[in-house]
Amino acid sequence: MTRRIVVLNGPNLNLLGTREPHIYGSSTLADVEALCARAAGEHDLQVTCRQSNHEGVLVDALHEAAADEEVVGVVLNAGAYTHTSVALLDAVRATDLAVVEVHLSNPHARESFRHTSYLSPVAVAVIAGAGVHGYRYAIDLLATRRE
Ligand SMILES: O=C(O)[C@@H]1C=C(O)[C@@H](O)[C@H](O)C1
Repeated sequence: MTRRIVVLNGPNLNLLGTREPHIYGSSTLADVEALCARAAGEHDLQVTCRQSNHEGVLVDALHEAAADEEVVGVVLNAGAYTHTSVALLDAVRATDLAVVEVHLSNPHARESFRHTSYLSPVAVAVIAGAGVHGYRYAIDLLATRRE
């Protein structure tokens, strides 16, 4: 069985590299996904990366990850849906997925509406403000944690 980590990126993260680089950095989504593949490979894990601007697609991706016994966990940067999505919260709750919430920026140092995360209560960990390194930290955590 080839164990996998699923990396899900939400809305506007397809624009990484040109989207407010002073906040989100200059790495592109492709750079982030390549970093994730390298990090997973160091643990002999495969990685499946998906990005969507659509909440329901992200919900479906969580369901699919939960149904796949090869998936050891999910790295989720839900973007703005972090702050609004009961649907994503319910999807994580409805599964036994190990989800690590990741944010490139530190939402708590930004506008107040970003200080609330619907996902943090159901995440095994939250990594914010570490830029692209947060994705590696999340993968290292999921790869080494014991149930
Ligand atoms: O820092 C990040 O990766 C998160 C990404 C987004 O798109 C924002 O809506 C979040 O508020 C923060």
